[in-house]
Amino acid sequence: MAWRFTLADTQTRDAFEARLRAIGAERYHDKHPFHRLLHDGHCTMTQVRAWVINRFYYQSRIPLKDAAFLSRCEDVDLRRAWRKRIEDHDGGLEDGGGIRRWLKLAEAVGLDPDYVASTRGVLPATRFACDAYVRFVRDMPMLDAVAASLTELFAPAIHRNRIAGLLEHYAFANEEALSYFQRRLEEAPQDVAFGLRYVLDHADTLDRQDAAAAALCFKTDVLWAQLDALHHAYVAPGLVPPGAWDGREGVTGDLEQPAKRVSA
Ligand SMILES: O=C(O)c1cc(C(=O)O)c2c(n1)C(=O)C(=O)c1cc(C(=O)O)[nH]c1-2
Repeated sequence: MAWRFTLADTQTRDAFEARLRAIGAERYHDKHPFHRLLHDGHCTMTQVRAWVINRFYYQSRIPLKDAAFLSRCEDVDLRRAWRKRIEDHDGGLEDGGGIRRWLKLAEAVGLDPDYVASTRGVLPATRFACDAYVRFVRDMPMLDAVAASLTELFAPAIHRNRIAGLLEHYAFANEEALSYFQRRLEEAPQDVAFGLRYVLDHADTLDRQDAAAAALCFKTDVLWAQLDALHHAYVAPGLVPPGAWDGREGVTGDLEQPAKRVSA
């Protein structure tokens, strides 16, 4: 009667997928107040720049976590599928990839890209959260590592909202500045379709399903904690931790540049 035990204790594939999607509906960082401010045009340029500086750190850790994943992956088919993620972010010498596109955004908001790339001034909590993600992927079972990447199921919607919101509300926003997000709209669905299939195939016991769901929750925490830190330092109460960006270093554009488009 072992099959009975399995059926009773493991969610069906569809129910398990619905459980994963419900985690995003409840916990994804599109619901964070900082994102609402940003996308609705209520951020000052200092707040936009703080987001660009801190979020660069997340971007810069993504290829490191994918390299950590590959370094422990014995399956050649999985490695072949996964290595695209590093190529997407690093790109080739000529054209670069996502990291170079993020630095285009940095320039557009009036920041020296070398300052942003130096990662000086990144909030301590941003660093802790992103480094925790790299360690998680390095140390946890492969299933958990893949499941953690499934926040990308929810990313295309936030990227679309961001493109529309920034274009509508901010003078700096144009096609080149936002090319990072435009490109992610093509890249992320391929990654996440592969990742979701892998997780649904490999989470074949209730324990594994629970572990995969916990990994996805962990990742939503990694994202949420970064925005909490940003909000605390640069929105309210406005307590910038020692050593973090002071609102001036690396600024090349007009300090007073209005965040909002001035209507004619
Ligand atoms: O703008 C966003 O809200 C957002 C979220 C996420 C995410 O959900 O982790 C990623 C990205 N963007 C992104 O651009 C990206 O390359 C990316 C890679 C990964 C990952 O876990 O492997 N997440 C994300």
